[in-house]
Amino acid sequence: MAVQISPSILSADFARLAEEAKAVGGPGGADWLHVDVMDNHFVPNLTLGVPVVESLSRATDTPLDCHLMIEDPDRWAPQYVEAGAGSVTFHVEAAAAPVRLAREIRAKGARASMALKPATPIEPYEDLLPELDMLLIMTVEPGFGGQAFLDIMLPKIRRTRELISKHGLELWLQIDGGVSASTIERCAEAGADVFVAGSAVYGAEDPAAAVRALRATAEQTVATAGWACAH
Ligand SMILES: O=C(CO)[C@@H](O)[C@H](O)COP(=O)(O)O
Ligand SMILES: [Fe+2]
Repeated sequence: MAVQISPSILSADFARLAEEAKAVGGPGGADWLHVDVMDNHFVPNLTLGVPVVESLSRATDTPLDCHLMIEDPDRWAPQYVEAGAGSVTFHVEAAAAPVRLAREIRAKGARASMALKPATPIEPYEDLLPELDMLLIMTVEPGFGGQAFLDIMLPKIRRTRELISKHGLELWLQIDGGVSASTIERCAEAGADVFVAGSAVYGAEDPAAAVRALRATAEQTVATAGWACAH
């Protein structure tokens, strides 16, 4: 599978969201636009909700990758599909019924994705992986952009890639937090194929060029990585 880049609008100018979305879109641009939804309960920060996602989905052709850092995703996640999200990620730590929720997201027509905070292990969820289109491994504590990449997550990324290969799944493996020109290589080498980058894209002078540079580095790494050669 090709490498995908999902710039996080958390680091964009919220007063100019449509323009900021366009700045990374178009041919050769971002594959997804990562939308961080925070409710000030699951994480100590507050961002945006369903109405903004609805407007954003009308303002850009880039599909929306909604990362829900909220309590009660069982109730809210389906509404993000209806608002136009192409992919909806809920946190397993917050979901009451993750399998039922993943099935509902898929049935409504979006890709279903589940996120793990840094301290949440992958092993208890091995049997649940076939229910998902993507797994998100957080490489910072969720809540804020611009934090330092947690190197200690690399073994978890490696183990997850092994599980995906072992079960022959099509599951995408997304990494979120501290992804930059200097960390993306380690993530790709460990087995990630979908990369969220906030400050590394929107903090750059030319966000579109930053997306292209991240993609080039990740593609080069994946092409030579052991996990990619295995299938
Ligand atoms: O979900 C989150 C933070 O909780 C992320 O999506 C951040 O927005 C990524 O920002 P950078 O670490 O790339 O600056
Ligand atoms: Fe995120």
